[in-house]
Formats: sequence, structure tokens, C-alpha cells
Amino acid sequence: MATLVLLRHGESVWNAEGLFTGWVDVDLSGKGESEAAKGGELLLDADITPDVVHTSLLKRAIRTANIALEEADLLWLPVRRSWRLNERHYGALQGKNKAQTREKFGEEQFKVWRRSYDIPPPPIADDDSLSQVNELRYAGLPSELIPRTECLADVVDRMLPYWYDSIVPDLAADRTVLIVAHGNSLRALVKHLDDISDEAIAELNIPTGIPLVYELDDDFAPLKRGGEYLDPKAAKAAIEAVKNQGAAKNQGAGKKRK
Ligand SMILES: O=C(O)[C@@H](CO)OP(=O)(O)O
Repeated sequence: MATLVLLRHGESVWNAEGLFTGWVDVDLSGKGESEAAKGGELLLDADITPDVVHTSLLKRAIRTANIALEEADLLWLPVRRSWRLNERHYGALQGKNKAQTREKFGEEQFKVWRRSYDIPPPPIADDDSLSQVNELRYAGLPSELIPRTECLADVVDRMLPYWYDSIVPDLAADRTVLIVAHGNSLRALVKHLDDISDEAIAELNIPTGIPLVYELDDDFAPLKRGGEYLDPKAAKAAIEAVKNQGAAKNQGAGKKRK
């Protein structure tokens, strides 16, 4: 039996402003920093001590891991990072306001872009200032591997090689593994772990900053489907808030980009 802990980064500045983020390297908000610290505290209280940490290459996940580990006095843990744990690339929607996008294109299209399994948003142009093709951190990747847009199915495809090649070997060696990543890269992993259908995954949302713990059997399948949030009550409320992002009553308060 192995223990796997999934942690979505704390609220980012663009989460707070209601903007599609994807691969844009946005930092945590003040609230996100507090959520990350709370995540570390929850791990400590539950007596869960990871042996190894995996993060994406984006600072909101990296800083969440650092803050949570600092809180749990575990800053010394080995950490590995991969672009394969990055957020889903949101294509031409990156930087756009969710509520305005919903108003402009309608509820149906908004939901398809946000939560359908296999329909990606329109691609971002390579010369767009919010494209990642020229970022130093991806310089080692062949250009064709850098997404211009992704649907969740694309995220499953690029995340699973990392799961099998880097995370499963840690679990097989009896290490407790902490993965600090993103709403949609974690949805992709949960879809795989819990064997969720392409249709049902549309309804699954992951809250920021609350550790989700899975005990896995010898085949790395969950003993309990869905795992367990360390703060189930807070998770329930936060899941609802993620689901309702972009809804009229829930417009981002910050700058509006068209
Ligand atoms: O903007 C994003 O990158 C993601 C996560 O914050 O948003 P959503 O929940 O709408 O997929």
C-alpha cells in the first residue's frame, strides 16, 4: 500500500481576478499563500510526512509546495519538477476574463471550453505575448511538444508518461508522494486513478490548497474511490466556488481583458 497526496496550488492572482490562466506563470495571491500554509498544517495535523515532492514548472505550484513544506518543517524534502504536471494550456483564452467570455460566447460554449473532455479552446498564436513557445524554462523541449492549446484529453496524454515513469516508481519504493500541481492537471490524474468517464469528469472540480489523500493498492489503484480531503467541509465549499467561476454572480473583481 502506498500513500499519494494531491495538492492544488493556493489561489493565484488570476484566480482571484477571474482570468483563464493555463501556462501563464502567475503568482499566488495573499489568500493563496495562506491556503498553501494551511495545506502544510493539514498535512502536519494528519501526521502525513511525504518522502518526495513533485511539482509543475509554474511558480504558483512551486511556491505552494515551498510554503506548505515550510509550514510542516519539511523544506529539506527532495523535489522533482516537470512540465507534464503543468496546468492545462488554455490556448487563446489565456488572460481572458471568464465571466466576459461566458457572456460573449454563451453558457454552452463556455462550458465546452472549460470542462469538455476533448474539445480544446482555439490555439494561441506563437507571437502572442501570452504564448510559452519562447520561454527559457521550456527551452529543452522540442517546439512541437509545447502546447498551443489543450483539452483535458491532451493533458491526460502528456501527464501519464510522468505518472508511470517518475511517480509510480516512487510509490513502488514505498515512498509517500506529494504532488503539487493544478486544477486541470490534477483532474487528469484523478480521472485516471478513479477511472472516471469522459462525460463524468466534466463535473469534477478540485479546490485550491486542500490536500487530497489516496491510499493505493499494489496496482496503484485507490482503495477508496475519490480519496479523502484532509478538510472535507472546506473542500466541499471550495469545489462549488471553482465550479461557479465565470458565473454572473461571481465575476472576477480585477482588471478586465477582452
Ligand atoms: O484558468 C485556469 O488555468 C484554470 C485553473 O485556474 O481554470 P478553470 O478552473 O476554469 O479550468
